[in-house]
Amino acid sequence: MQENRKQIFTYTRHRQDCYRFVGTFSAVLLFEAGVWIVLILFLVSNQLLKLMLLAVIILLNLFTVFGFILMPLWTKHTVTSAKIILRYGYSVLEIPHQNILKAQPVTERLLRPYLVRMEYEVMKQRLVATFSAQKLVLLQLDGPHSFRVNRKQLQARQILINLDQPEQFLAALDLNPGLDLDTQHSSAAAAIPSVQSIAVERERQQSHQEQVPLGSLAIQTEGLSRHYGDFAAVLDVNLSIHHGEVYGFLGANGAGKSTTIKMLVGLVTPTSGTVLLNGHNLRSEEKAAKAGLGYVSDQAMLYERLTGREFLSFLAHLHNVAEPQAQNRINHYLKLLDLDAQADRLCGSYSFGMKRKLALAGALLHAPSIVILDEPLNGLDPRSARKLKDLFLELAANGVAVLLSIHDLATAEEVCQRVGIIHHGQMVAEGDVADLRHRVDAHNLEEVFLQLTQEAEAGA
Ligand SMILES: Nc1ncnc2c1ncn2[C@@H]1O[C@H](COP(=O)(O)OP(=O)(O)OP(=O)(O)O)[C@@H](O)[C@H]1O
Repeated sequence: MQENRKQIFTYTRHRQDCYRFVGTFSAVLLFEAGVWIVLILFLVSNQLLKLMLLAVIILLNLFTVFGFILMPLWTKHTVTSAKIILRYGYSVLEIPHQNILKAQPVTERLLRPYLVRMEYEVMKQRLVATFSAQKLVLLQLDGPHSFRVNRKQLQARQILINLDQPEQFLAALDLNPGLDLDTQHSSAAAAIPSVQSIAVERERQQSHQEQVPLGSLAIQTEGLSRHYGDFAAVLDVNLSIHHGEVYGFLGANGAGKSTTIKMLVGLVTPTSGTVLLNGHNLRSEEKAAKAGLGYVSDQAMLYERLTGREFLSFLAHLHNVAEPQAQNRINHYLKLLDLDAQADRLCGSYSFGMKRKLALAGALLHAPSIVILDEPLNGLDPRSARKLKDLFLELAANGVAVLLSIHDLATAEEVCQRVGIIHHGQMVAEGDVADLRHRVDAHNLEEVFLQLTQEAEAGA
């Protein structure tokens, strides 16, 4: 990569359209200013006050036209060797290359093409910085990132921009080795973790009920690694998880569990290594690999303005689950997870635990054959935790591969057939809980965990 590289990209193609909009808006403003001026001239007798009011009116209008409405015309995006600097109007966003998962040209009908400032779409966690529906490029980030826009701190996973030369822009980003410039339409898939497989599901129609034999390989990774700069968050992880087992992924805070899981579901691009889901390579056969996947992140994302039932119906519809079956499953999970009494309340009013249970129900509606859950029992009351543990065992008994990242070792010991312990990004042990206990002569999983991580620490 060249040092101090700097390429500038603009958007000028559809300024004519924007000028038309600005012209109309300015005419309205001028008319409004004229009315005020006439009123001031006739109604205010004090000369000094008259002059001051006129000055205020004129300055306000000039500021609105030149400082606000015309600002988006100065769109300028700069790609340096380390980051992208997006400028749209007053807003400037800086995004390091490693935080960009995908960049792709997209076509879509924008609700409000001529924006005067960056807009935030809550449902998609998307920032829209466009003044035309032409030449759109969607940047998909590797998770929610915080940006200060319009004096607010917003969490965005996607950014939509206009560019005169999207191909050159994508080529400039391509210099980053970790970047995935997949031009297939898959960006929406990762927009919200709990519904991350939706876009591919929709295209796949009903075929997701792929039959998988009990004991066959569900998740397989080889040499899976993710670096952030020089730091190895995950290093050379090899996993083999089978249909019909509950697998516990254990590790201290910052050990690399979430990063590994995000790589397994396609939300973070590995620096190296491969992921196979149901035998399909996640990178080269993304749709097939994600087809049977259900995932809930450690921070359940819901559409807060939908009721619980509407949210589940919406997901079932996106997954193309046939209507009577969808309603049956929705009712089943609402009841199972003690959410039926609150099903018609807005998700935004749900407690943390209720949101997590609803996100889990959403991830199970399309009957996935692989279920990946990041810390699923966090924040749940004992009764709900019990129900979920039973549910995991039932899913496994029905041939589903269940991967849980989990901190509570007693729970891991209770529900997981096998566990993997990750420490500073590397797997330090993996196997049957009884075997691991026997291997280090420990009484329980807690002792196994403490002993093995201590040994790894000492050997580091
Ligand atoms: N986007 C990022 N940029 C830089 N470092 C990161 C990024 N994401 C994760 N890391 C680092 O990678 C390491 C592993 O993080 P990860 O979130 O996978 O840990 P974890 O095992 O899930 O921890 P916890 O149990 O606390 O959730 C941490 O040191 C974290 O700071």
